[in-house]
Amino acid sequence: MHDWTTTGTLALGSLLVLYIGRRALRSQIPYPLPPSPPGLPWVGNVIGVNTDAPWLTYAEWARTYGDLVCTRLLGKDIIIINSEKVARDLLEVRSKNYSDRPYFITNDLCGVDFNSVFLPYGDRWRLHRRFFHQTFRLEAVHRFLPYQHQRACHLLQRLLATPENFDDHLFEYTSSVIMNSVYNYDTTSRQDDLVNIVANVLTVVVPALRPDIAVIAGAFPWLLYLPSWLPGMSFKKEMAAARAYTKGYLERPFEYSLEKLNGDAAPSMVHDAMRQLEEKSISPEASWMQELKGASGTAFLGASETSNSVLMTFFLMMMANPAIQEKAQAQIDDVVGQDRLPTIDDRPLLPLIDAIFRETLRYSPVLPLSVPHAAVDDDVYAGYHIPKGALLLANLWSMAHDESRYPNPHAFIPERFLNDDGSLKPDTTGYFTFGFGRRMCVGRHFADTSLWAVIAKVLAVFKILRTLDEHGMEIPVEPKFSTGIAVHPLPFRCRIVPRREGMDAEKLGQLIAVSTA
Ligand code: HEM
Repeated sequence: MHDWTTTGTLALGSLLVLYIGRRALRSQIPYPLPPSPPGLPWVGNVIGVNTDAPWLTYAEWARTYGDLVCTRLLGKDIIIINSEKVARDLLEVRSKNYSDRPYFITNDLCGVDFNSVFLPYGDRWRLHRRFFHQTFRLEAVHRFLPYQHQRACHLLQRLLATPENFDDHLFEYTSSVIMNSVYNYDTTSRQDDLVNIVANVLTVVVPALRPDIAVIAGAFPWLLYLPSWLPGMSFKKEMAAARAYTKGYLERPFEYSLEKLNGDAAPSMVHDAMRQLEEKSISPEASWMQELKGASGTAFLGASETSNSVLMTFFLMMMANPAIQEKAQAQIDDVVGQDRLPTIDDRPLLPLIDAIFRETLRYSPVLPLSVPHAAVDDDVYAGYHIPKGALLLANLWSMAHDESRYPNPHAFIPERFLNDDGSLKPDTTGYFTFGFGRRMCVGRHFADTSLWAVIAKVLAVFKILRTLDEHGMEIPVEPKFSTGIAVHPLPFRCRIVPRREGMDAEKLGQLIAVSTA
């Protein structure tokens, strides 16, 4: 029988030696670590951290310790960045040193080692980034505007027919625009076979990627050799199921897109990459194809939950703030009229719509702590030592709720982004909520146009209202959000009713018919 006591003692012993060794090495660097709240040696400053929403604790720490705070978790140095300036100084100006990602063994165990988001800084990551850049850079995303328009119009029809299922309809929209731009796949409905395969990754694989297990297994890798029937080890079964699932998730849509490849195929990430090789008369190598498949599989993971969260937050905020909604609708009526739908060409004349979009991103950043970066080498910044291998967390939530920049930060006030004459102020919220430096979100331009299309069109056609109680009185709104790495509003209900009297499927069809992308 295995002697767990011996194993545990050996593991703790080796960690102690590592800890003492690292401290000795560190003492050779004549700069202190950034300030840190009191904590236990090696275990770190876990006590008192809000585990559901750690960004709130980190924002509190910033008040006492400043914009750069060091914490430690099971021997791992974690540097929290609480201001946009420090984030830019480190993650952008010194991006060569801070564009790595920490290694999480759970990504391998769940079969998502293809995920571009967590690739280490190196050639594989560069290739993935090239695939994304080719298709989703600012100058290329306009190719997807017609499809985004078509799907946003389809969303309006869905909202008119079954408004109570608005969350499903939004999911169908965000899934279809990303699947089209990656695989040239035209979804038929939420029940669509391929959409189902792809969408189930969010219920089978994403929950298995447990950050708590990633941290514990990173510190005690031998735990992974324990059998899954032991109490607390059932995550191994969930990870095995996730691993089995990702195979189909990667293969099926990719095969579909390869079958559809021909000279006049619509633009898509797979098509763009294959065409580039064709133009250079190079035949793709198996490893290259594997990376293209991985980058394509990443796109849905990167786009779906994030875009969906923004749209759900938008609906929630419109229901909670009817006066803002009416003001935006009045601007649309002034600029666009009521005989057609707003299009991207109207955007410069609709600053309030952009202000609402920015305030939605600011009010609840989808990834409050972004995605961790990692330091390639030791560095010194503002007199502090940032150790090699440290994990850097950009606290986007803290930046978005900086009172000196956004007074009354917990209120939804789109006007904060407008000058007195109603024009848009220069501001970087729409920038920093997508991260920093070389690892900044590659889908931000695509997200920008695809989400704007929905916000503008929905406001043009519908009122988003509070639900009523049994006496016909409006039920007050209490915005509540999930916890976790990606944050979204908790399920809520609202009433979605057409703004115009007598708007039915036929009239909406006519309105769509006269509107162009
Ligand atoms: C509102 C929607 C979105 C938000 C808020 C968002 C946010 C972010 C953030 C904060 C990061 C981490 C940046 C960093 O490490 O500094 C990121 C990375 C990434 N995003 Fe997005 N994203 C969105 C939409 C998308 C879309 C539509 C795609 C795909 C087309 C996408 C693909 C990616 C990828 C591949 C990365 C990893 C980049 C790398 O590590 O090099 N995202 N995103």
